[in-house]
Amino acid sequence: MLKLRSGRTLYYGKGDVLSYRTYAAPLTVRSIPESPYKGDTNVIFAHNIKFSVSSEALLTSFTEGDNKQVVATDSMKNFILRQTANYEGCTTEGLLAFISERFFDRYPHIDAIEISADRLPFSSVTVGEGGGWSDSQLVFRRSHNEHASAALKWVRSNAGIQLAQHESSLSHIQLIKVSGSSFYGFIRDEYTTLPESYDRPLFIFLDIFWTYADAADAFDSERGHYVASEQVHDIAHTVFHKNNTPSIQYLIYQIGHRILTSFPQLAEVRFESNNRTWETIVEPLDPNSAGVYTEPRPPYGFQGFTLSRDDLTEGNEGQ
Ligand SMILES: O=c1[nH]c(=O)c2[nH]c(=O)[nH]c2[nH]1
Repeated sequence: MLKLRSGRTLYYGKGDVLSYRTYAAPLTVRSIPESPYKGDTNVIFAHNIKFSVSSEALLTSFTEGDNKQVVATDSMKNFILRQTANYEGCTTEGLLAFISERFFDRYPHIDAIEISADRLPFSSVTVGEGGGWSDSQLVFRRSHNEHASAALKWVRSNAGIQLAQHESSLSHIQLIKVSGSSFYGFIRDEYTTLPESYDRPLFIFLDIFWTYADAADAFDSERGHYVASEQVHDIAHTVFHKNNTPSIQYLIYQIGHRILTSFPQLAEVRFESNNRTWETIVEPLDPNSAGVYTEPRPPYGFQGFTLSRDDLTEGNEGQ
């Protein structure tokens, strides 16, 4: 969280600012072999935004109840919503950078801003027209599948306003692979009750985070290096589909390796995964025959891993 030069932590802001912008600029991305995704019309460009500020000038608002330098969080909400109309770009990261820049301009006593947003995904519905099928550009359905997010931290210093931290992400991916995953060879001792599995129905929850070498590539898609979350999930789908995996640990490493290989503009990719492997009730006799499974019981295992470009050097090849 936001810390002052004095080392004190002090911040306030507004969360759950729901912003449904229509007709943002369309996004076009360079395509990659793992994904048919080419871009987004951005007819609906909707976000749930969280915004907070910090400043030495705000200290007395906490210690003395002095509101002279306080921008009401209600005004912050209005600022975010109204400035969203003025944004001419087409990426979540760009929108957050735009709002931050405008806020620093308007309120020069603010030293630091932390801003993040979850994209609220809407996908166009398919409609029959003129004897064929097309994507409606008027009717959209709210999706409750995975969603993209971004988070930025800015600090004002004598040198100007600097980006202190940035991360883009895709959260709440839930994927099941019904066959082609195993987990065996782990330590067997007096605490082991889990049987070895040579073909398990692997259900994973997955969050993927990525950082650009130059954040300008996230803010401005015209530079030609924007990484769309749709491309990231298509890489995850492809790697999960193609590879037989001995563990979630190795699966996320392979996904990360492929993401960094496909996108040289990224410095780092990070994972948080959760094991929700279905519990087997009726074992299938062979991979394509009937099996019956049920929800696993808690507690659930999890994994975390960060890959940087050093992981792509010789000897670290993924598959
Ligand atoms: O992919 C897995 N990794 C583990 O470390 C683990 N541990 C466990 O009980 N099941 C699994 N699965």
